[in-house]
Amino acid sequence: MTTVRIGTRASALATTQTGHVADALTAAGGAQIETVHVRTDGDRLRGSLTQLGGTGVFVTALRDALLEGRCDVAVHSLKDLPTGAAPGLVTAAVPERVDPRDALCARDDHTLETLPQGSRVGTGSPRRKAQLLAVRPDLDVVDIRGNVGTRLARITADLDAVVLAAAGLARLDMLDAATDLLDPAVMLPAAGQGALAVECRADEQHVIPGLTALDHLPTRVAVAAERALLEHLEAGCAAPVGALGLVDGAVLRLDVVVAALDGSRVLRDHREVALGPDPVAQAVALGRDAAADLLAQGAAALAPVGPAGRE
Ligand SMILES: NCc1[nH]cc(CCC(=O)O)c1CC(=O)O
Repeated sequence: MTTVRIGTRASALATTQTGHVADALTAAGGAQIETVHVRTDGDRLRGSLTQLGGTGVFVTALRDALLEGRCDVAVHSLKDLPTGAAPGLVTAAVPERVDPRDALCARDDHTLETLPQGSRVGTGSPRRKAQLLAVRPDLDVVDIRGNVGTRLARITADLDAVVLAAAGLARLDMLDAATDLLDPAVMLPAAGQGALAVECRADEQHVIPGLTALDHLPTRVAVAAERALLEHLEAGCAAPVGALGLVDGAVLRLDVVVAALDGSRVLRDHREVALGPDPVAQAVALGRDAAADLLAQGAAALAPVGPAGRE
């Protein structure tokens, strides 16, 4: 039987999502899976995410492991994956996305609406901070990081609430901690949130049993639009960005927000396209067009968060 080595970070979230992909690979291709643990700078360094240098801190070590032949497949959270190409590697599958929304986890069952004036809300994400302040300028948004368990523990310690991805909570079987699943009309998720990317060496995409069967085209199309948007905005705009694509029948819709970090200014875009025979190319064009319009509306002049100010 073929053995496929699957690389993963050691965190609970990473090992669970890798486990799901390993099970699906076994079911689809019958391969025997071996798990290889890979340590990344994102796990090693303890500073705030906004202070960690550059993008892709969780990704580089896994990619090195692939390129050096220490593993055959790597599973990434799509929202942690930098938008540029990775030479020698390919995203062989984008499995079906789970809930892309952000979740408020608050003490006393509070929702974003019922949180008392001046509540302390923890998040390390400029995107979440900006959108929280846009609807609740009274909140005291506190920069935090750490794994999901550490962040949740802050609710009973020194914070009134934290905001986390529903997908991460669900994968850890901790969705009970969510007291308000935030409507995308209020809080647009990060590009790719709730989706995974399964990467392998470019020449092995079609030889690893079951790999391409994991691909879910509607998810691939939606995240292609979100990531094209991000890529084109990044060229000229350092402000926080939220984006959500959704394939509904044969239509792709894309919602975008670009906000000043303090929530004082918010630019929005919504557009859709009827999908034809090359939906990924259409998605990329939709995202690029949205970015161009947002830049023309002044997205670049919104308060920047600096080059490292990423999710
Ligand atoms: N930024 C870290 C990160 N990267 C992926 C997830 C889980 C959600 C997902 O897969 O999109 C999280 C945690 C979070 O944002 O709460």
